[in-house]
Amino acid sequence: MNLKMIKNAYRFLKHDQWFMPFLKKNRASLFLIFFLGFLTFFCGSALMFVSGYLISSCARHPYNLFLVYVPVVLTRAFGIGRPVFKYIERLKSHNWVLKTTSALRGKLYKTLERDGSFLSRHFRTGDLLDLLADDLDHLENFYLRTIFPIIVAYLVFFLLMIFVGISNLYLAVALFLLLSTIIFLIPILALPAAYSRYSRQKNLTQKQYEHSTEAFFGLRDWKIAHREQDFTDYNSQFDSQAAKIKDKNRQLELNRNLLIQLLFGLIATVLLCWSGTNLTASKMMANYAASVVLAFFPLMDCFLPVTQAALELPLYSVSLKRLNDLSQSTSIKTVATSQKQEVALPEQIAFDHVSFNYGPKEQALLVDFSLRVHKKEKIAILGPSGEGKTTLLQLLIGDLSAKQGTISFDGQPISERQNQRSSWFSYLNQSAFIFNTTILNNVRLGNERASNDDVKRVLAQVGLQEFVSKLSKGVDTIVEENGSLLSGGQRQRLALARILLKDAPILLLDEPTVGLDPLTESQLMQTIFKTQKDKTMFWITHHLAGLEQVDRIIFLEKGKASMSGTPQWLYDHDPRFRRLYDLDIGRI
Ligand SMILES: Nc1ncnc2c1ncn2[C@@H]1O[C@H](COP(=O)(O)OP(=O)(O)OP(=O)(O)O)[C@@H](O)[C@H]1O
Repeated sequence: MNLKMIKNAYRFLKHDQWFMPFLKKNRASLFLIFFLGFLTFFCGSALMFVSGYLISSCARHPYNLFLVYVPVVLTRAFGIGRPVFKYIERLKSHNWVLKTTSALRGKLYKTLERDGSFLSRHFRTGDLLDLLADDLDHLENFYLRTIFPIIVAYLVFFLLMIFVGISNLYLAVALFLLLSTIIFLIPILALPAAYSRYSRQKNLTQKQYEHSTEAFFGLRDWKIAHREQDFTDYNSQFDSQAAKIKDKNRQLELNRNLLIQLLFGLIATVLLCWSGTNLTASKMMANYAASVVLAFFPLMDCFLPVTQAALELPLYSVSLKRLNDLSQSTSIKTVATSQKQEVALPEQIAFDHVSFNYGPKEQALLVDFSLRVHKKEKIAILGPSGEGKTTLLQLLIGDLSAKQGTISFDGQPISERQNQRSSWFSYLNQSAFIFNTTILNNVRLGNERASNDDVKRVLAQVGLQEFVSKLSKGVDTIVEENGSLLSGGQRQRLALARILLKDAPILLLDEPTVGLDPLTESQLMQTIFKTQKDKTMFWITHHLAGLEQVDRIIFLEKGKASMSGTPQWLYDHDPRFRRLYDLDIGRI
């Protein structure tokens, strides 16, 4: 299991597309940081060694001051060298980290911005918040607190073993066994427990993020239901669970530190015994007895972080995996940039024998589904809830891929046209998002290059001109968070104005009038049909009123189009449709 974990860590490192490129690019300064780290410990150890020698030789009243002159100078040199090297090393490593972090944050935000819609479908909100809040910090620490200290510690260990091995083989073997226990054995043995503790903690944090997000989104409902206290209790239960895990971690950490301190004590005792028996043959040699033991103490600072670092490995490897997953999943979609390209209306959009389900155990939503939609055709998609209507649109956009069959524009599979997808489609669902900015900016999202006059034109087309003209600041009025200044119908109209400005050839409507009163619903749909007559349109709806305006209706049921035809044809020939239609418009 431990070997597998180490292998996993190695694989992550190898495939790390976040820090690794920066590491490679700044190889020279990294080596300098390692070298400075080594020099710091060397000076610390040498300082103690020379000081020990100096104290011992002064205690024996040297007959000539020059006998201790060189150690005095060396003490001063190492004493100054240690903080100086440490300072430069800190300066260099922090500079490196700040530069890298800034570049990484830029990269992360660009990734999220570019593939926002894709990410929101594939990552839960808790995951995304976690990604933003923690993962990059973890990755920074992974190198600063794990990889770099381990490299410096192993470098010091390697050189120490060579040096001691040359001086005395038995001592080298004893030191090797004890130090190896500290820097290899304990970290490896502690890994499984660290992984399981971490995964519990991580699950808890993620749940907390998810629940907090949900709870906050539903804040109004908690209040309406007079369940404010439940809301508080709901969130505080996570705090108490987190506190328990933290306490357990602290206890384990204390025990581990005690064991390591005991081992260091044992090393000091071994050194003391060895120097007591081997360095007392002459008075001159005895000067070194204390030095050897003292020289070892500063090295404890070098080896201690290795165990700690290894215990943090699970924390970092999960973050590293998620960031790399993010890079990979978005790199598939990277081509789907938001850059607007001029695209011509396809003559034909074809679904050919498409089958789809979300997972092997999930119900098949499309089964050998075929459909041909011609240029400027308006298609209404009806069907019971959960039959896969929205999924059908997601397949068309390319957010999902068919398990079998193809979806193509003029014979070319949509997967090959993903680089143009933002130019092909406009999308309006039941709750268009309105940003907390001006009306002008909200509409201009459709086309950043549009002039103020263009914005006013589309606002007039969607019937918002009068409303906007009555606002004291007109189009410069800020609509508050998620457009709370606007009614539901006005929000949908504003989103429609955005779509008109975008002027993409294919319009996808996913129940855009849900929650609107019948009059507003009918007006909005009238506006859409009037302004979008030159576009190809897919309209998912549960309401049959207004359907006469579409060219064709398909009824999606059990993975197939169970009814299909013009509204008039279906009304005349399909009793089920006639009944549904009459029910919907209140005729029966
Ligand atoms: N990402 C997903 N992973 C697994 N199942 C999903 C996912 N998204 C949707 N589903 C499931 O697929 C089924 C079809 O969902 P879809 O939203 O396409 O239906 P719909 O016909 O548009 O429903 P409605 O009319 O209620 O909006 C539902 O049962 C839904 O739970």
